[in-house]
Amino acid sequence: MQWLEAGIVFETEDLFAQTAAELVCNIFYDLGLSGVVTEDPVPVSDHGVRGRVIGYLPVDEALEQTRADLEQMASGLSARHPVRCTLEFTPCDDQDWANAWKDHFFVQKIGRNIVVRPTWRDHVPEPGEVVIDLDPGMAFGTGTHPTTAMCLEMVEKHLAPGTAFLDVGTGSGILMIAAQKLGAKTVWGVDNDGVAVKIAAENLERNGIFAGGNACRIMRADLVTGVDRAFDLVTANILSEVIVALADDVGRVVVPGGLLVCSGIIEPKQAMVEAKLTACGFDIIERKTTDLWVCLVARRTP
Ligand SMILES: C[S@@+](CC[C@H](N)C(=O)[O-])C[C@H]1O[C@@H](n2cnc3c(N)ncnc32)[C@H](O)[C@@H]1O
Repeated sequence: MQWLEAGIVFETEDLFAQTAAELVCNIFYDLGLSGVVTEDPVPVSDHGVRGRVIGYLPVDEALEQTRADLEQMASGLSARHPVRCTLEFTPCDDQDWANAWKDHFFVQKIGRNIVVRPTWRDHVPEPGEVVIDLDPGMAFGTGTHPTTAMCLEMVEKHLAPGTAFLDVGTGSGILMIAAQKLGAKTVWGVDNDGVAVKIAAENLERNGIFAGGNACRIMRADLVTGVDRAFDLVTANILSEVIVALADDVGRVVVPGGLLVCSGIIEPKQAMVEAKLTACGFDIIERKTTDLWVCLVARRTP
């Protein structure tokens, strides 16, 4: 398959560098990409920095529209913020793509004890570490995105051993693997993308977890339509609008008093998501924000 490497080079003031990098990353995520490569901003003047974020666009019939949307979103960002964006495009093939993003994905420690190890990196575990071996391929969920990292932290904090866990929109399966290794007795995952379901199953297997029976199941379905039981802890790291749509039905799959962890929410949409969850019988018990992303923990009223 052919890919177009799309780089957004941004220049801004050093104090705004992190926010600018997040805003540029969000352009790619809003276009539906599941991962980006970020290069750390470097100084170019007394207070000026230059950074670059790269995304890989599949060369297909949607490419021209995606490229136009990218250009429009980058100029919109420059109009609203003190960030100057320049776009550069380089064609590349599958081989380049595979190596390019793998070069930027390292072993990461998340939360108290979770370690995400890309399958092509070595890691000698420390005592007590919960190591997730992962090759995310085309699926979302490497742990590098703040929303995944916050969900992992909340799963580590709130999952009680021996309980039941469901991940809605499981992507690479990273949260399912974390939950199982942290002691969940039942681990289910759903995704509406067939590629994600296949990659999640492969990642579960490389961590010694086999999907198939009632203890571990992975389904291709829209949200919780095919889920016929309730869980103690449910995660949904999807976009705000999708969480709002999920809220109407999610109470059915969370036990009374059980928890729902939601992320993928950007700050301007936090109030909308909180209001909907509250209206659907949940109390917000914890909020965490990283960069511009929000993670909510909500308890289903008993
Ligand atoms: C942001 S990724 C999260 C992946 C992983 N759970 C994590 O936290 O990194 C969102 C996932 O939700 C899936 N998704 C989006 N809409 C969905 C829907 N309506 N039903 C099921 N899955 C959905 C996407 O295919 C994608 O894999």
